[in-house]
Amino acid sequence: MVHQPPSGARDLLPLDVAQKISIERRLQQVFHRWGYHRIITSTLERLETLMAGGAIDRSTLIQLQDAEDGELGLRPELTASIARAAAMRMAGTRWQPFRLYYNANVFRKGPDTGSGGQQEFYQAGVELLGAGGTVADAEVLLLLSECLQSLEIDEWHLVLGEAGLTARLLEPFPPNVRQKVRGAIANLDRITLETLPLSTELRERALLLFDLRGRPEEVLPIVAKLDLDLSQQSALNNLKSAIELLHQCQSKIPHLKSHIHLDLSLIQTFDYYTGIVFEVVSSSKTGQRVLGQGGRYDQLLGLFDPQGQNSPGIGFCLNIEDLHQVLLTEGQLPSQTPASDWLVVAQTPEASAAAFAYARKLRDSTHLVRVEIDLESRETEEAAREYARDRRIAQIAWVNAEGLPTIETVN
Ligand SMILES: N[C@@H](Cc1c[nH]c[nH+]1)C(=O)O
Repeated sequence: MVHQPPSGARDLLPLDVAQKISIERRLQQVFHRWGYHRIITSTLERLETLMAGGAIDRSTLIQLQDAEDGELGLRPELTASIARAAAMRMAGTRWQPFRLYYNANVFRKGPDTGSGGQQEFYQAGVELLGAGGTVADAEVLLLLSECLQSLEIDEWHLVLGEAGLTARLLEPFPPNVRQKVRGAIANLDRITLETLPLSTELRERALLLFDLRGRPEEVLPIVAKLDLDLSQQSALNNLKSAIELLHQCQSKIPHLKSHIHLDLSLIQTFDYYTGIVFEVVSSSKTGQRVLGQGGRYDQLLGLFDPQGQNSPGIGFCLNIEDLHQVLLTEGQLPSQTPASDWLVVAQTPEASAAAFAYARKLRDSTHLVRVEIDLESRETEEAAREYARDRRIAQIAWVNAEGLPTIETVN
């Protein structure tokens, strides 16, 4: 019988893992430097948690049935789980805001989950909970650019939108066509907008919304000319302030590069966003790729809080597989797993215990020393040398029964 993994499942072999860890380590260092602490939440959640606030469509969830807990699902993302954990377990603690980061696998099914029907993905991201306003928005966006900088990804831009403003600009459309207008704008489908059954006024509005993307200095004046009510005006002002602060920071932090594209038709997969939303898009040799996404969600924590008390939140995640692809084509990831530093060979069967003892001594160092024991009883010493050369092992320690080593440099 051949044991296949389930469709969409993927095993990561040691080189894949070494490459993945090299990405995650660099991100983790940035998260730590900004004062974020790691949170680990459950892979399994109740369906109602995963779908809270209309976060995700049930059809994209991998579901399980449990006799005691009812309907469960594998998490498709972490924001809802972290909001649940923070609202239920950390509420009332005095150290708000919470700066949390994660590095975890997520599961999604459906045609839009990427190549090869993949269902399991890895994400690293942050959630800044309990802080609203422009400075918190800017912190998260600057942290995001520092992550990309730490990975030495140069060719990328930030697509910035405002979920609240976009939703309100879509309000005049009758509910039965609103979703279609929204979808056509998000999918750059001008033809649908031109053929949908809309009044002349609404069609003009739809086409205007369609064009609300480009450089901030081009788009913002057009939006400002729209007939905006107070809440739309305040959403627009938030967006402007965030962009201004980002520009100011960039002029003070020279290595911080990010090209901002404003896109008021940017609509994210998850429905809990209430403020700025963004995507990081790479434009490297491999074509355009969404490397990460996020946004502000100021109504989500209240859904989980036992008293229904609301608290603002903002965060992003980086998609490890997409980063991996980009960095791989740019030759920026390890091409081999690390070699051992030492091969310890027992010269006779009686020397085995002495060889283990000597290997232990070598490993006992403040820096990492990789030591492997030769497990073969080889015919000749040359066979052991050959093994070491093949595996890029730097040195051999030949150990005799008295525990005395003879050191030989091979590579
Ligand atoms: N959880 C979102 C990203 C995000 C983090 N925080 C806010 N948004 C996603 O998987 O797309």
